[in-house]
Amino acid sequence: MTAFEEFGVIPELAKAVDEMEWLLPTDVQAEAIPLILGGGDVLMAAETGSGKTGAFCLPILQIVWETLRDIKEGKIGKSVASHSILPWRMSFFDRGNALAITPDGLRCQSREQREWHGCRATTGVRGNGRYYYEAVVTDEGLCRVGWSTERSNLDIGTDRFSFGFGGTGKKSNNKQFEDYGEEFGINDCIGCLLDLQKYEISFTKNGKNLGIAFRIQDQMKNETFYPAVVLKNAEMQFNFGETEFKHKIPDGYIALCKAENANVKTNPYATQTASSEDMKPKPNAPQAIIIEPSRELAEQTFQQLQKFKKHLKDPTLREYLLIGGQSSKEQINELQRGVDIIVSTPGRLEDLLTQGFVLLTHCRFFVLDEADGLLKQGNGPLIDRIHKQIPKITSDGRRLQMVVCSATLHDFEVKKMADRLMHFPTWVDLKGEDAVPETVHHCVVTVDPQKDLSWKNYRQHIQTDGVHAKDNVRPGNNTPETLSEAVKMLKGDYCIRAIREHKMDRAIIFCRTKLDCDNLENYLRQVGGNEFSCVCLHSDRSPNERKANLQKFKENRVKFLICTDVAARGIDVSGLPFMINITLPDEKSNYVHRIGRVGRAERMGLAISLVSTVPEKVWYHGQWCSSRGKNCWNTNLTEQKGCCIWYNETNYLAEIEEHLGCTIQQIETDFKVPVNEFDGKVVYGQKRKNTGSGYQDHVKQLVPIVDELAELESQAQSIFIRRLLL
Ligand SMILES: Nc1ncnc2c1ncn2[C@@H]1O[C@H](COP(=O)(O)OP(=O)(O)OP(=O)(O)O)[C@@H](O)[C@H]1O
Repeated sequence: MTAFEEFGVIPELAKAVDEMEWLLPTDVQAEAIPLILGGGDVLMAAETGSGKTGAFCLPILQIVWETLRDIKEGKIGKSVASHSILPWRMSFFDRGNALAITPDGLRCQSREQREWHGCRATTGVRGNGRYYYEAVVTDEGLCRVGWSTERSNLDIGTDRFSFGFGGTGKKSNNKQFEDYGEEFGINDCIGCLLDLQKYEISFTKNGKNLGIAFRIQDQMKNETFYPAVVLKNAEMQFNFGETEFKHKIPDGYIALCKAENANVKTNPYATQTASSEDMKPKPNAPQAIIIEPSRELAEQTFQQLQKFKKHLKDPTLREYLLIGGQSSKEQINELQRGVDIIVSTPGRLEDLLTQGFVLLTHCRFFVLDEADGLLKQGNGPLIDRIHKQIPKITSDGRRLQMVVCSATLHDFEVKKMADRLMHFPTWVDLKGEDAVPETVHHCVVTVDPQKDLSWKNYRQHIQTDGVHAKDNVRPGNNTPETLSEAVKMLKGDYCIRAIREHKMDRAIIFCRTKLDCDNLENYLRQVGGNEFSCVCLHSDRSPNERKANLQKFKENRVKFLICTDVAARGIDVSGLPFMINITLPDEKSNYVHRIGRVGRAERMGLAISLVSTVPEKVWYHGQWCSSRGKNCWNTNLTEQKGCCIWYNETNYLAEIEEHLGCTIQQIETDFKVPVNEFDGKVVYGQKRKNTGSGYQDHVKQLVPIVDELAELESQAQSIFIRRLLL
């Protein structure tokens, strides 16, 4: 058995994982996989590069594939067929949308805390019999149970047509709540009695008869009465008599399931969709939707799914990448051919949902990867809209599961969204607030144009962004504009110094704007040619170019990837040793994501940030900029309706340090990283020598601890035996 199988992963997936040389689950995988397999909603906050993608892809693939297999083998169809032969169940269809029912139809649960959600049985009785069923409270919460007619709403006891008995010791009909019997709660068994000879309804609690609760009015005597329940954050288990009751049936009553056929009626709302055909998803109705904030990330997650599913044969599981920048016609055709898991960017998904080309009827996993990033992009309302359209319980009675993850999940907006949409989520949060992996060495180099005057003598320098084109900038005048321009020139030079000092042959370089990326790309090519081979990744490049550039970098065909924050999150380049921040991000969580491109999968990485000591005047094209930056030369500040701001990196650095609770190490402009600082054994891009990560290393590391535990156990047992003998 592989380590992954021990966490509940099926052998087909475990084999694929093993072939990828993932011998042990990472911490976040070990926590999250069983939770997701167990049906829970999960908020996964773990540092960059810790394997979150696998933590949600593996269990989702497993459940989706097992469902497909059950459909194929007719198991799901069969359970529905038998459902119609055994009529006494709580109905999957005549119920509130936040109420879940187990596949056997005998346990109802609602985790909604603010509203009541109710459900009626598939079958009811009329005529002149006397009937009994039991309902046991199986979890804390509020519940009301009893009898309801077809004319009643699902909130029993709140209209004239239903009769309920609640845990607070009240009976209710037509919104009249009156004291009755006694309170009940977890583990109590409520017997519900319907006497259609005397037209009376009564209840028992743990076998004790609580007396007549209601007398049924004459005008309702021809109605059919169905078992019914309404729950608020509670759970109840039903027994209609197919298994032994907990308590003796009161004299003169019979179990509901023994009702004479002539007196039994099927609930018209319970059968409308209960055919095995409905259990089969339409081809364009996926079981899982994974939303990613960028095309690149969507593509990466999609590729990971493909690798994992390698040994999942028969039935074939179909994953589909649905991203912008591609022909929707082709996408629609592909969707019609059939899809089980969609990995998507938000905009294109919503487009196709609105037009009905993606159906959400069978969606049981809703995953938001890099959730804080998605919300910061303004996708909150879109996520709410999509979530609203997904049935909260699937046609086979399973509850929608939501998985939300990021390395920086501790964000107020994420918490608000989780409160709104998620169902008792479990936090998998191994290190608390945003943490930087131990494998990332991050440091800053200050760029001080008043101290380092080399910019005054540059013969060749990087093309700057043109913000100061109309300013009187020249060496010697020391105006804020001149110093700002000098910083931009110095940063180009420092980037080259960093590359040379660390003999970087692979690095990701972050710039603030697309223009800065283009300028740096030109500069590196100009200075180094092949020595500094590089490509750009930002939103002004065509989707095809973006894809090709990332691929070139991943395949080591170019040394440097120059990008905006579009690549800050999630992009996984195996064993990437170096990362340079030409400018710090103004959003502190993006610092964590950017530096997290290195130090992944236990490989060591070095992240260097250039931080200016003086303010830099930079482009800031807001909504007001009609050209959105293209050919815009409005260098006024935003407060004067312009497109520039003064960017104060020293402040941003302080904010980042406060957020991370540490002082980031400063190194000199020679870019030398003190070897003793990082134990001198580190080779960036490689695993640390002194830590084992394979299964065998892990076992070796555990041996002394297990020995000590065994010794302690034997001591404890000896003490126990000695005491026993005394
Ligand atoms: N159990 C494992 N054993 C070995 N390598 C693993 C394991 N799980 C994941 N990896 C590798 O670790 C790297 C990072 O994984 P992944 O991209 O899922 O990280 P992440 O937590 O999503 O990071 P980010 O927050 O940056 O998105 C990948 O290259 C992946 O192949």
